[in-house]
Amino acid sequence: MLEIDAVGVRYGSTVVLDDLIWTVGTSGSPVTALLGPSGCGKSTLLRAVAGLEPLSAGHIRFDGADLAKVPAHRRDFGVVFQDGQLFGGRSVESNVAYGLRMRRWSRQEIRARVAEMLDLVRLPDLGRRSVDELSGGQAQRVALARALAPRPRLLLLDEPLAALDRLLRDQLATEIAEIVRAAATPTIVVTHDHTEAALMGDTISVMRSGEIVQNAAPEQLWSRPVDEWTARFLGVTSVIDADVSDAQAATPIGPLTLEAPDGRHRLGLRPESVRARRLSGPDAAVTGVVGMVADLPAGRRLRVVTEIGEIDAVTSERVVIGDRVGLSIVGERVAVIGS
Ligand SMILES: Nc1ncnc2c1ncn2[C@@H]1O[C@H](COP(=O)(O)OP(=O)(O)OP(=O)(O)O)[C@@H](O)[C@H]1O
Repeated sequence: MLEIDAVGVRYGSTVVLDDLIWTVGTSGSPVTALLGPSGCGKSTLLRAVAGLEPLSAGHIRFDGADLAKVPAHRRDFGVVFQDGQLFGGRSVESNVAYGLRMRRWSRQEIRARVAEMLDLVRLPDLGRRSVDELSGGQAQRVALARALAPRPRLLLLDEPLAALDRLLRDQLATEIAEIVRAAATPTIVVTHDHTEAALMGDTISVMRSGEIVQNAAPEQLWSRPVDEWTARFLGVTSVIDADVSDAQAATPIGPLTLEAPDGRHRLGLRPESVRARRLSGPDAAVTGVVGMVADLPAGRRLRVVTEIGEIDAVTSERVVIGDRVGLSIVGERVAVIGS
């Protein structure tokens, strides 16, 4: 178990982490995604865990042992940064072997382990190639192989996919998660992208302004965000009140079946939670005027100006800006905030 106990980190007089508390389980080799907006301190936290950033306060413990006096290279943690930081001018093999040479493994052991690692990251034939001749995705896989080769007790990945294009990112996110699970190495991966966090993480820890605000499995996080900021950060576009009784929610946009305790709740709606129809009668709970239309890959999305505020919705109908539409709530992707 990794325990971050009241940790502070500052750059000069700028406090980036203050009294941060976070526990990351490591048994069963889970992948934990550390998710937060740019600048909230994710990389700083990861660097502090790696031993690359001094603490101004608090303690970091791994399996109960304080790491204060353990320098980075003795922590047995593997680290991969955004740009891989491979040793240029050298071969893939030489890069993957680096940590093993440092640990004085025998030549034979190194050869076997490098081959095993290149198989694991699905680059079995690239050992001899110079790392200067790799694609971005290949380079990140080599960096992963290099980090995993010495069998670290924890793997730290700092935005490992940030420099890659969208399609490759989604593909490699899934692959990296498979690779670290196959290597049975507990892993923390920093990202600001919630799709990436969900593709990779068993648990997602959400960070805001130097604080961990929620730890949950992806499904739990989407459906039960801890507060409105977290809900909006995770894709909620409208927040409404609802009165729940016997798993029936009464909302300003119509009724909804909802698993939540009786009482008043704040609901977070995503565009898919609300359907818009061109008005054909006075039956819609809320009506409004279309203010924005976007044809996205997942369908047509609208922003509708209503008397209860602007609400994002989806529709399959052809509508244009200025049309009047009726809105109804559907069960899709509704979040109960702070319950
Ligand atoms: N070496 C440094 N010196 C001074 N300030 C720094 C340094 N490194 C980071 N910061 C500041 O600390 C804050 C947190 O930075 P950090 O890189 O940890 O955030 P992050 O959540 O990882 O962001 P990003 O996703 O953009 O990398 C930012 O305001 C940043 O400008």
